[in-house]
Amino acid sequence: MKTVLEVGGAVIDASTVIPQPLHFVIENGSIQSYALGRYESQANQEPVEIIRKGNRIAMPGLVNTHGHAAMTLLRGAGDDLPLMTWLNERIFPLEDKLTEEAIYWGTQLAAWEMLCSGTTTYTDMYMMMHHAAEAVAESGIRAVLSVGVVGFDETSRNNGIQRSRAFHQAWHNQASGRITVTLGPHAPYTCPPDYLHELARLADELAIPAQIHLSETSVEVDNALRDHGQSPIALAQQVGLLDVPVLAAHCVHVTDADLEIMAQYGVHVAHNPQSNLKLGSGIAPLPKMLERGLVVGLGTDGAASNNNLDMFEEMRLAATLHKGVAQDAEVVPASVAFDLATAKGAKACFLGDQHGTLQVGAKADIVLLDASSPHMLPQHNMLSDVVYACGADDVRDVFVDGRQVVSDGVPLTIDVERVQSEVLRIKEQFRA
Ligand SMILES: N[C@@H](CCSC[C@H]1O[C@@H](n2cnc3c(=O)[nH]cnc32)[C@H](O)[C@@H]1O)C(=O)O
Ligand SMILES: [Zn+2]
Repeated sequence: MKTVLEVGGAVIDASTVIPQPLHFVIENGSIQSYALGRYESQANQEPVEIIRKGNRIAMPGLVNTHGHAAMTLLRGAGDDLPLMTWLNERIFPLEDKLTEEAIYWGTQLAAWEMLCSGTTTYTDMYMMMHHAAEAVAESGIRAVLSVGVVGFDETSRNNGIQRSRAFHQAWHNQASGRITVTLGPHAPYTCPPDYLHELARLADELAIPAQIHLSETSVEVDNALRDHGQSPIALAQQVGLLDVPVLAAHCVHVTDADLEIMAQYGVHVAHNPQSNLKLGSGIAPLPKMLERGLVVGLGTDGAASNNNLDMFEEMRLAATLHKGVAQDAEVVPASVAFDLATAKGAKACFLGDQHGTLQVGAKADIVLLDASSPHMLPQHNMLSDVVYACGADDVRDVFVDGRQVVSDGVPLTIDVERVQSEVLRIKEQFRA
């Protein structure tokens, strides 16, 4: 059945703003058309579901290009530490205690948080991913998933390859096409060069992209120079990883030579400003990346290094942080930050042009914001309001693939009381 969605105004994409009442016609999960004014039904027409939300602003759902969803379970469990100490001394030992059901409920919690804060697509690299995929399928969110792979020894190397193959086989293009699978080599400091080479060949064989953490901290870069005589980016290129499509998370400490390699190989970047600040990693040279035409998206990273999954914060931070660094208010304008958080983000995680916009033909991944709250008035510029004035609390209704998953702030696909009690129960496992 067709759905008609009437709203007060809309940001269609980073360059199209319609500040007048309009209606979208949604069919088979996509936006079939939109037009100004109210929907006029015609006699003898097929049945239509009409959703009238006059006092709302419509925008494309946000795309989170980097994260570890079930890390919601570790939120606040290791704050105020630098990356390597945080990972090795706090996070990895806690992750050893995670069970399959913990991954499921942690991902449900993440889906709840993301959907209610306007994220309709997210990217995940974690473990026991079949259980994350179940939570994605049930919650109705769209996701780009990968098994996080490390190569500390022969066993972990073989496991990584087998699990990645099995996960791809089981879940690629599943959940009505909402799930796509990528390969997830964790990082050059957890995957030795020959293993990265093997994983690049696997990505090539399966014809899927890879996502990896690259050049997140200066310590990582110094160690790579010491151990391999080259930067993590140059190493990734040398082992053949950049011969397959790659989404590189962070890229905080990249030289001009690194950026040159990234441009040459068309490396996509997930920029995670808040996680990079919180872990004291630094600030990625986003303006330089954009100047070189790199495809960049925004991400939250896991909830243990952020500590929430709110993409409005990342969007605003991307738009303000780099102005401060450059002492130039023209750097990363609102429309660019919005693009990174929507259409460019979708491209960064290898989804097609029909993602991250509300243009005709796009996937109906739509977020409606409350237009009546004080900071949303008087609407000189709706795009500016969304980037600079608005926040996750303004999200009222969310649609993914044409299906409504949040209504007036209430998630329709998530049993929130159950998620609350399971997550609190699972927390006790970490004390054992
Ligand atoms: N340790 C897993 C595989 C890694 S999954 C992805 C990993 O990335 C870790 N992670 C989360 N955020 C970051 C980050 O910012 N940089 C590097 N690793 C991170 C996360 O804690 C998780 O261990 C295994 O047993 O096979
Ligand atoms: Zn990460």
